[in-house]
Amino acid sequence: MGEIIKGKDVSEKISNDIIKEIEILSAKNIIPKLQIIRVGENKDDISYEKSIIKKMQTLNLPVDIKVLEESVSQEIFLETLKEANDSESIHGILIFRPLPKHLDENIIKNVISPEKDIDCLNPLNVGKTVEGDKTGFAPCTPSAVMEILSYLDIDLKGKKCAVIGSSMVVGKPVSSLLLNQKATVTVCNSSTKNIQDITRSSDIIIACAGVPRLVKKDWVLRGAVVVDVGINFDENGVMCGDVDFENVKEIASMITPVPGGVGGVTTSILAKHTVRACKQLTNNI
Ligand SMILES: Nc1nc(=O)c2c([nH]1)NC[C@@H]1CN(c3ccc(C(=O)N[C@@H](CCC(=O)O)C(=O)O)cc3)C=[N+]21
Repeated sequence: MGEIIKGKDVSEKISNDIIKEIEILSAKNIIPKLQIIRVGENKDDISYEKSIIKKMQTLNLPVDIKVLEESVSQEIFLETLKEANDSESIHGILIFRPLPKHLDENIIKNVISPEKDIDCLNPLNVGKTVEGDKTGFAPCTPSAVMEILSYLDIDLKGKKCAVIGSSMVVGKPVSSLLLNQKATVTVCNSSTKNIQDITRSSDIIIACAGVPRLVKKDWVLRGAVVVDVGINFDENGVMCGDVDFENVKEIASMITPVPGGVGGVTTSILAKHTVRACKQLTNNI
């Protein structure tokens, strides 16, 4: 059976560094602060929000949450966002996605201040992620995947990676981050033919398709590393990932569970990004 990688162990390491940085800043009377903007009552958003509140409490990092009605107008949404952009006490802004259809993300992504955009909504940060420019912010979930691989001491150079899913939130950015570490990356989407042939010859599988238990045992090379980014609820309402965990864990050398895997690391990265945004904005780098 493969080793089950607990997100908690990875998070602890990140948290220790963050606590020290927050102490240094608070000695200068600087308090890093996160602004969350949530529209409506989406289950995924609320699950993330709860994890964030819990994590930030342990780190002593204040969070302000603005909840807007599902029917909020574009005008009111932009007003709320600009307030956060202009606020001196706010250093990081997280807008939960996806947004309701009537809100125009193409406008919103260009309004959020790139310096405060700690989850990579603004095209400037998307570009910096592709370039590997460390002054930008890659999205938190793909960054969490990289943090886990680094914690496991995996040298990505020359490794074959299969990324299952090509969203702007996970698949595309994680592919860039892997490529920047000289991995050989194949990005799959729902039109990919013979996906098993690709995954079965991969050293590392990143599952981020949003399909419950999509990745089966016979998709996986014996000894592969499997990182499960999926957050789904199955037909019985049970939280599960994109990997058929119970069976795949018999084949993989290392595997992350859901819950208890990538999700918890994502919230730590969110804190890490907020602290870095604060340092960059206040010239404390
Ligand atoms: N701009 C944006 N970025 C996101 O990263 C984003 C988003 N919008 N919208 C919502 C989804 C959902 N999401 C989660 C992340 C961690 C947990 C998490 O920590 N889950 C715990 C379990 C929580 C529980 O048991 O309820 C775990 O996996 O161990 C959950 C959900 C990020 N999302």
